[in-house]
Amino acid sequence: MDSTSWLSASSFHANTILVASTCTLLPCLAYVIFQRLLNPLIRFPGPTLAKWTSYYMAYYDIWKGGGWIEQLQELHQLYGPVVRVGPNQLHFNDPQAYADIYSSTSKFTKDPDLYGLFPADDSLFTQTDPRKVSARKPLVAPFFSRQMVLTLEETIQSTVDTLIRQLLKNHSSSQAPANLNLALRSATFDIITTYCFAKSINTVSYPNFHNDILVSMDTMLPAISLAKHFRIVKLIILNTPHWLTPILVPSMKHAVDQLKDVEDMVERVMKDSNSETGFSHRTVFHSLLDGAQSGGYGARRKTHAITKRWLADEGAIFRFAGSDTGSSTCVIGCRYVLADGEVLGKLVKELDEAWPDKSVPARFELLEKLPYLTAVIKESLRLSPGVTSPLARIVGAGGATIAGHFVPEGTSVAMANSFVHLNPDIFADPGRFKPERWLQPDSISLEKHLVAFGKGSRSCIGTNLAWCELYLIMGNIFRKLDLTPTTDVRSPYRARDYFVPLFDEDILHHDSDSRGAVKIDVMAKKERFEFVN
Ligand code: HEM
Repeated sequence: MDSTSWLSASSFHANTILVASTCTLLPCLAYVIFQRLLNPLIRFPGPTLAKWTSYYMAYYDIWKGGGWIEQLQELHQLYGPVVRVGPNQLHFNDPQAYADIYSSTSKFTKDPDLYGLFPADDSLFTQTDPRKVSARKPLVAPFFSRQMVLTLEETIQSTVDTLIRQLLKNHSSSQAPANLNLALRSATFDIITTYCFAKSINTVSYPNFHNDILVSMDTMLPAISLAKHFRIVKLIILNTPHWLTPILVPSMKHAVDQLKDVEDMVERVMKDSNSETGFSHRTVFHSLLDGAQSGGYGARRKTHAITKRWLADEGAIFRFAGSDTGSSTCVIGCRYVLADGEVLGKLVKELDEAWPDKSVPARFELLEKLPYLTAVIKESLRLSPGVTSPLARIVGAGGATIAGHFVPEGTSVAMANSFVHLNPDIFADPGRFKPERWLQPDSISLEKHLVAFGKGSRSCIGTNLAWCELYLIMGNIFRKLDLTPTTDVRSPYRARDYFVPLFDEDILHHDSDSRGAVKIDVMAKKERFEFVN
């Protein structure tokens, strides 16, 4: 190479390097300037790293195994009631902020960065577009109305009966103690499956309540945190053929079978929505199609097509949203009731008196009138993390004032339910399980702060079903069984935040189970008025 061509080659390389570095550095510089000088969130305090990258949160979600909610508590202690927890995210710890963010008139929408992680893009739960939500909700809601719950109450009762029978048959004090957590998870899983799909998998009848479907669901939960920060995980989940997943991750086999089962059901119902052959009652899919075909949905609003994907996504979400949320409420409730002899005594007395003949099922409508049972359930909802994660919303056009702070349009804002439930200004001595707090003359003022089901236009659609199952499960357990804990029910417990809770096994003191347990010995309750010759 002569010297002229060498010079021109080297200056070409220098130019290329210059252009490449400029192309890389300029956007970085622009990002730095924006974050340091122009980002309107700059005035909100928070950890430096969180202002720069959402991987700050990822560290706690993934590396600290569902530890984000715990970190949020520390952050609020350090920085006060509003913390900038990400480049575009604020988290609040102020009851007024909760009211502002989740009010029914709020124009905030669900944050796609959070809800986009669920591999069910077509469900109501994951919808962020308000037009689609208002078209979809009237189709989903009737199946979970109070009237429908009362109509299908027997299907819930029959699972509760099986739960009680299994506990009595296999876990009396001479037998192995029951894992109450697994028992209740199986029950709520069966209830939602039978209620929605009119067929039971009967996991509650499995020996020791051990079944691979629940184990499979546990395997999936940490993937929620991964998918939240790395969308590729969701793409992999969605695009891996059903037959390949169990080969790659054997413990996922049963979760995949469940998804396939829902898809098969959808296909059958779509082929003939008038036929109920093979189902014990009309399923949620029949109900959705009835609504859609009567013109209330796509036909009128033309927002969305009636597809197999839509129905399958709704089905998958109902099962996810409607099982562990209820069981964690019951398991935490049972734990606290068993830990306090006075609470247990009052609850049992009320149930014995209101329901003298326990061989005849007590209806939901009777149980919901019992003040102490109701107070126990409210306290269980307050202290149990049914949904643990902060439910992120995007501030609408023009920005908004949240708890006195102006927050610009497009900001992601949230306040996790537990920050309301554990606020000492609302609930005195908030860590204590005290049903009596709901029975005072001024208790009505507390009701608006019970936010376990969320608030506003995107609050829980399964609330009626949830209340019914909570009454039937808690009522039947404490009316029919004498439970003796064989583990320390007063010890603290940790719930990892994977949107829904995953109880930490060590803290609940158990040995070999996959998830936290309250181990109990079970006895049939002796009748107080039993006459013995
Ligand atoms: C104790 C039990 C339950 C608790 C604590 C609970 C809690 C919640 C909460 C906090 C939300 C709001 C989530 C958000 O903003 O992203 C929610 C939404 C939802 N829940 Fe529940 N839930 C329970 C039971 C159920 C049941 C039994 C179903 C029945 C299928 C259900 C179905 C749903 C659905 C579909 C949504 C989404 C609603 C929407 O996006 O508009 N939940 N639930």
